[in-house]
Amino acid sequence: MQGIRASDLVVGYEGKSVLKDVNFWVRPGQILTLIGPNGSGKSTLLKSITRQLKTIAGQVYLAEGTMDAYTDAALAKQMAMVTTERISPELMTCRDVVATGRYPYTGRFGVLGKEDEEKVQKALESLHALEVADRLFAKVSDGQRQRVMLARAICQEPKILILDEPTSYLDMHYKLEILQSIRNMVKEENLAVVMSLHELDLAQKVSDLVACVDGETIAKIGRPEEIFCGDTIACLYGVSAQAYDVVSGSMFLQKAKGEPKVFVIGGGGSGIAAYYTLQRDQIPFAAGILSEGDVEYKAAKALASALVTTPAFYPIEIRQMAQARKWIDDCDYCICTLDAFGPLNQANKELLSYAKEQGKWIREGEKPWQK
Ligand SMILES: Nc1ncnc2c1ncn2[C@@H]1O[C@H](COP(=O)(O)OP(=O)(O)OP(=O)(O)O)[C@@H](O)[C@H]1O
Repeated sequence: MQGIRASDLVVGYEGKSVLKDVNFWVRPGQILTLIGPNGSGKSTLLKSITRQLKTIAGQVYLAEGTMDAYTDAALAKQMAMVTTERISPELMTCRDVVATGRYPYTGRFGVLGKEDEEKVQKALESLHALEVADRLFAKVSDGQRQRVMLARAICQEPKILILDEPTSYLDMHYKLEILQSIRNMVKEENLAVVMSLHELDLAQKVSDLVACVDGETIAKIGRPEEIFCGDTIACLYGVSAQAYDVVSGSMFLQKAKGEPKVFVIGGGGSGIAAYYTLQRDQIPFAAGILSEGDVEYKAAKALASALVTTPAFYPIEIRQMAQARKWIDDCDYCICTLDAFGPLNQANKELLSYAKEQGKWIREGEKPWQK
C-alpha cells in the first residue's frame, strides 16, 4: 500500500469532532483536493493527517503501516506539509528557510553537504524563488513567502505532500505556475498530494480527486467530473444553483429583483458585458433569443429575470418570437449587443427592428434609468 489512506477517521479538538467517517485513498501520482466552505474542517483534516493534531478515532495509513508507527524523523522523510500559518524566523534568509527542509537528512545542526546545497538551489529555481533567495524571509511578500515554503517542502523530498491553501496569497501568474509545478512534481516524483483550495475553477483542473468537506464529513469524493456537475457545488456552499457555473468556473452575483425593464438581444458572448452592467445597476432585465448552447447562456440564466431560449442546435420558432416580442412590449428599453446577424439569426434581427418601431431601442452603454 502506498500513498496515503484515511480509514474511518474522526478529527477535531479536545475530543469534540469536527469531521467523522472520513475515508479516502490518494495513490502516488494523484492529487486529492479538499474543497468546502470556511470553517468546514479542511485545515483540521490536513493537520490531523500530518500528526499536528491528534486524531480522535480511525487510522491514517502510509507506505509502512499506520502513521502512528512512524518516528518523527521517519515521518519527515515521508511527508511534508505547507500551511498558511505565518512563521517569521529572525535573521534567516529565504535560502536558509528552504535549507531547513534538509533537516531530516542532515540532522538539526547538521552541515549541508554539496548535494543538499544543490537540492536547495534546485527547489528555489523550480519555485521561481531565486530572486528572493538571499533576502530575509521576514521581509519578503506573502506570495514570495508562500513560494519559499513550498520550495522548503520540496527540498524535504517527501513522498506525500500536504498543502493547506498553497495558492491563497499568489497572484494569477503564480497561482497557475505553482499548480503547474505541483502537477509536474506529482508526475515526475510520483508524489501523492492532499491539498485544500478555495479556487474551485483551479481545483477542477488540477485534481485527480476532489473531496467535498461540509463541516460534518466528506459529503462526496470523486473525480472532478463527478463533483463539478449538477447541484453538488451549490449545495456544498449553500448558494443558488445559478451562482456557480460548473462548466466555465464562473461565479455570478444575485440577479436584480423585480419585473424586467430592459430586453437584451445578445448571443455568442456579446451580451455578457450588458448583463453585468445591468446587474451592477440593479436593473432587472429579460434576454433572448439565445440558444441553450450559447456561451452566454449560463450568465443569462443566472442574471436575467426572464429568458427566451431555443434548445441547442434548434432554429428559432414563431412561439419564441412571440414570447420575445411580449417581453419587449413589457420592457421600457431594448439593447442589442449583436453587430451582425447570420442567416440563422434573422429572428433576432427582426426583434431589433420591432424594438426600434416601438421606440424602445437604446445603444449599449446608454443608461436612461440613471436620469
Ligand atoms: N484550535 C482550535 N480549537 C478548537 N476549534 C477549532 C480550532 N481551530 C479551528 N477550530 C474550529 O474547527 C472548525 C473547522 O475549522 P478549519 O480551520 O478546519 O476549517 P477550514 O475548512 O480549514 O476553514 P477555512 O476555509 O476558513 O480555512 C471551525 O468551526 C473552527 O472554528
